[in-house]
Amino acid sequence: MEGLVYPKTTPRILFPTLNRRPSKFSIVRSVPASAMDAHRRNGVGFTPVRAQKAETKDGSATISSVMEDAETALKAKEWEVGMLINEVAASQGIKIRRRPPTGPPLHYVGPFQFRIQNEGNTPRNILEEIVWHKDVEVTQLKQRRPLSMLKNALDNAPPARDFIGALMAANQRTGLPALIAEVKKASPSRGILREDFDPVEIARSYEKGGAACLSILTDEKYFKGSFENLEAVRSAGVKCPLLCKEFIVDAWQIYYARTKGADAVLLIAAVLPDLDIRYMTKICKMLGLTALVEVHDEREMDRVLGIEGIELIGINNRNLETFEVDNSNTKKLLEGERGEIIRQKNIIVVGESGLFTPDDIAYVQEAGVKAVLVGESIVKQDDPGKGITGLFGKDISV
Ligand SMILES: O=P(O)(O)OC[C@@H](O)[C@@H](O)c1c[nH]c2ccccc12
Repeated sequence: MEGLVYPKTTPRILFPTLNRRPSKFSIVRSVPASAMDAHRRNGVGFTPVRAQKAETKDGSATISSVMEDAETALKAKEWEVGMLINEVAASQGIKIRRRPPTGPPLHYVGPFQFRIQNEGNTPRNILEEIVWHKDVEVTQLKQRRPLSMLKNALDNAPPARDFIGALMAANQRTGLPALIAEVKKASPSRGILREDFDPVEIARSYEKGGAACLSILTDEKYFKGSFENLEAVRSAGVKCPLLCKEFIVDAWQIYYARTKGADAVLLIAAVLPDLDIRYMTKICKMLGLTALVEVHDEREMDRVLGIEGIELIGINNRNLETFEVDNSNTKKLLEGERGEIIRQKNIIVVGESGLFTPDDIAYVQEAGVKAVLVGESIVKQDDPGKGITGLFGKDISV
């Protein structure tokens, strides 16, 4: 079970950019014939420098070349689907494009080994850059460990624990928003937050300081995190349930997170169209994982409130496109009818990012959150656990 079911045909009209003249492309290597066929069928007009198919003497293709062809055709399809996702997403007000609009980015090494000289293939902001990079990264990871190979690891993974239960229990125990404490070494907006970074030591300190759950960054390139960190914290015996903080663009990543011991995963509404969120939350349920669905504006909140089965919503006070932090975002998104629907549906809301002081915590609590997700202000402290006491203005571990 892999990927989403999208329409099988990719109407040509959706991809005007694909119909550019060959002069727009400078082909640096040969393109497999099947990719060419698949692409031509969909109206792509470029001419390969050399396009040849491995053939036996009697003219029939060899088995391995047929298999290679099938694989290449599948890749061609995947890229087209990726482009279609851009269209679907845009219709839902999502500004982030899942993939470069005219084809693979320059550094991509795949079936279309040609370069497209086109400035439209430059990401418009950091979130878009991260997502494009993630798409390539996941494609490569998936090739090495297809879903069928993850099955064993899934069976042997430590059991998923109740993330929401832990938040509710902490909220009831302290009367304050439950804390999801983030194990985060760096971020694109802040650079390195902590040089002497020992994820297990930080996790233990957070647990001692009264955190209900932990968030472990797994993105390597932009946040200097890793799946090894997630696995290490889980196998060190830390009791707090763990959120795998990753940019999920493919359902495969959810299975992978589970094999590494995650209890929850993040789904970002600024990146994922409704269909993805629906499908991915179902996969989470099937695996016993909690989905934390992150929104950062009214439109995203309304989209997510329209999806059945959402139990946990995070409101990010940091705009991931501009990095601007504004705590009043949490208040704004919980006012009026939206707040009503959230209460009726019994959805737990998490206030995310830019929280530094007891006043900040009181402000988002007043706005209606039952939990907060905090990284920078506590991870920077010599003793991150004591940092929690500073953040709440009291010891919340007792
Ligand atoms: O370090 P801060 O400002 O306390 O923020 C933590 C967390 O909210 C932030 O890291 C975050 C929120 N959503 C994300 C999505 C991806 C990566 C990171 C994030």
